[in-house]
Amino acid sequence: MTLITDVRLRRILDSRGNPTVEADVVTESGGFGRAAAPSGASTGEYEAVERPPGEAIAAAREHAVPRLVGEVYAGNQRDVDAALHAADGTDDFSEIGANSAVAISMAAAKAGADVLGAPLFQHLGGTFRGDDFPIPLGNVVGGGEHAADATDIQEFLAAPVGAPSVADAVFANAAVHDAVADLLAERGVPCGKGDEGAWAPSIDDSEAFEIVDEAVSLVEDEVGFNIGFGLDVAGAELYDSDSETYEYSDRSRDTDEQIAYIADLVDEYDLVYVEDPLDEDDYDAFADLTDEVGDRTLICGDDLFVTNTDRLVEGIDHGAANSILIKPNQIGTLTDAFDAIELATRNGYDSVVSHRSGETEDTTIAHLAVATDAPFIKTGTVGGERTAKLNELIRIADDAT
Ligand SMILES: O=C(O)[C@@H](CO)OP(=O)(O)O
Ligand SMILES: [Mg+2]
Repeated sequence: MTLITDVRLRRILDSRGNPTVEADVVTESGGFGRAAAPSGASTGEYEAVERPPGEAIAAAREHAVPRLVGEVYAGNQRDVDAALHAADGTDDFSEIGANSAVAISMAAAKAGADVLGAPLFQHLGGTFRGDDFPIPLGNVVGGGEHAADATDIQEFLAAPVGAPSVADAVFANAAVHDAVADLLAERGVPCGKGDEGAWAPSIDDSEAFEIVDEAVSLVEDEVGFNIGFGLDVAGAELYDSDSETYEYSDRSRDTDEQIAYIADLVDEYDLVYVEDPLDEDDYDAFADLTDEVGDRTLICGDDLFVTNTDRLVEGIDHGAANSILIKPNQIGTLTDAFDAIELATRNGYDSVVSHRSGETEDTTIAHLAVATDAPFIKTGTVGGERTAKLNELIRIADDAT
């Protein structure tokens, strides 16, 4: 019933106005799945390769489609993804493009779910899935590679860890986003938004800390549950490998100073989450920081691990972190993303399923987070391509209870 009978690929727009790959997968019994690849701006050096969409589509039509149509069942995700790897023949999807691969992989999962008449999270997670829901981390102020002339730290994230439900958490993050706008206006700071819909004011990081801290407290008082906050430092973007320093607008820090700076921030602001505090090649520095503060906050590897089990094994050996960011397009297939989550869970690492700065209306990551019992999902706060996932989470929770 789930035998794949057609795979169609096209270019569509992403949220930055760039082209990206969309895939449709059709099965013998009429099952249908559609999915689109997201795209990063602060990409990790070790990510699977995103090819220009036109090239990725042409290569996937030539190499992958013939291995799927009439050959593979959409209901068997591991077979679909093995066929994609075989069609590509490289270690990093540089032949068919990780963008074509991930779009086909996710579309096939949706087609498989469609045939079964099951929601995607149920198809992926199975009947023995737990009944926890991920806490959304909401980007409320940002800069780095996501906005010009804004903060050095890429993302200041609201983390409503005490929210009684997904819906409460989603609305709390939106309220923090709103409170930040009011506080910026009070200070007479004009600002627009960055790629993910976070405010991108021209202020330094220390002012951003003050404002986000205050916004979080205001909303906490309103909603009556605990809201923490966290960061995506995107350390690899700040790191200058020639001088071996982290370059901030107002100063540089060597690696020891960077570790001490982040550790101080964790204590000063009770940070619950710190992503990529250090360079993507520096497992040892990650390990030193995790040693220091890993008992009271999540140290999450994004560019460090790139959703790759080989890199995660190395991280586990080093004690480099206690959390991993999961981005299916960093590795190219849902099977690879699942394997990374499983390995992380077995080793006591929390998984944080994540969007990219360039997104579409695709909601697969909401289902992936629920299916795998991921404790967190990072998928923005406002903006249609972000609320697509957040609203899907609310619907999933509503349907599941
Ligand atoms: O660094 C990140 O975590 C992501 C998403 O927030 O950004 P990008 O997609 O640009 O890599
Ligand atoms: Mg990141």
